[in-house]
Amino acid sequence: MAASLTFDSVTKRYDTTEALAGIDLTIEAGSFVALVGASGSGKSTLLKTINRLVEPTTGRVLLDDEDVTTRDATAMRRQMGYVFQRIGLFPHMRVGENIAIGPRLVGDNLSRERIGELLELVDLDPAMASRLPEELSGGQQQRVGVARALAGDPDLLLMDEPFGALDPVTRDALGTRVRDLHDRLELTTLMVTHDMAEALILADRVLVMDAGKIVADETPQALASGGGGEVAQGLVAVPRHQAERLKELER
Ligand SMILES: Nc1ncnc2c1ncn2[C@@H]1O[C@H](COP(=O)(O)OP(=O)(O)OP(=O)(O)O)[C@@H](O)[C@H]1O
Repeated sequence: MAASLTFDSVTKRYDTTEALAGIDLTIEAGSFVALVGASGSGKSTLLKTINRLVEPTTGRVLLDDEDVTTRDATAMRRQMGYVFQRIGLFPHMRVGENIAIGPRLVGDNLSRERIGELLELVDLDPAMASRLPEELSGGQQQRVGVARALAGDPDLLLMDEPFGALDPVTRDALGTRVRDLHDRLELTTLMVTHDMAEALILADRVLVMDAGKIVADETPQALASGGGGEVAQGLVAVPRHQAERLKELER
């Protein structure tokens, strides 16, 4: 079952930097939310307050109405899958071991069948389980990163710029796959991305961050129709301009 999230006046300060400047937000169970914004606007910090890699300076984060700081960390992390910014596979472990690491840390051994199933979910051959990460392409490694995030049967999928290092064709294919898995596995998904086009195409709801605040909270349709204000429209202008240029070339 999907999980819901609530941010209640969350701030995070590092010395003089206000990484999060008061976040109030509810994310409904089952939604696919994209978090976009300029570099340094606070996207990763916000994501990390959910799995407690970052503790808020003030305020609370609730997962299914329970404060994440009062929950058992192991049980809670099982409920969440996390896809890292730079893949983050362990280089000396085989693909199968990389996928099974989360459950193993809490005493569960995944069967070879289950690892094969997870590889198939992300369109990889189960035989790849015995390879080392360096024997895979970047796109295949990132697919393994997604399979690993799904290994504990999470309710919540957190992704920090998951497709950033991939070529555009692989990026598009893996993005579509993840959206499909989100729907099939009934997840709640929160994805940080720099790419507004990706956010508009994959998400149900797009949050735009600027200087630690959420400055727009819109559907892709509303953003495409000009909503969300200046910062949001500045980001939407990029794919819009590209689409217009392509149209011109068709003539
Ligand atoms: N551990 C830290 N110590 C000090 N400052 C930090 C730390 N982590 C983040 N910051 C600062 O907090 C602000 C927000 O950082 P954050 O990583 O959340 O931004 P972001 O929007 O995810 O950026 P990017 O898109 O470049 O990944 C930045 O000014 C950053 O320098």
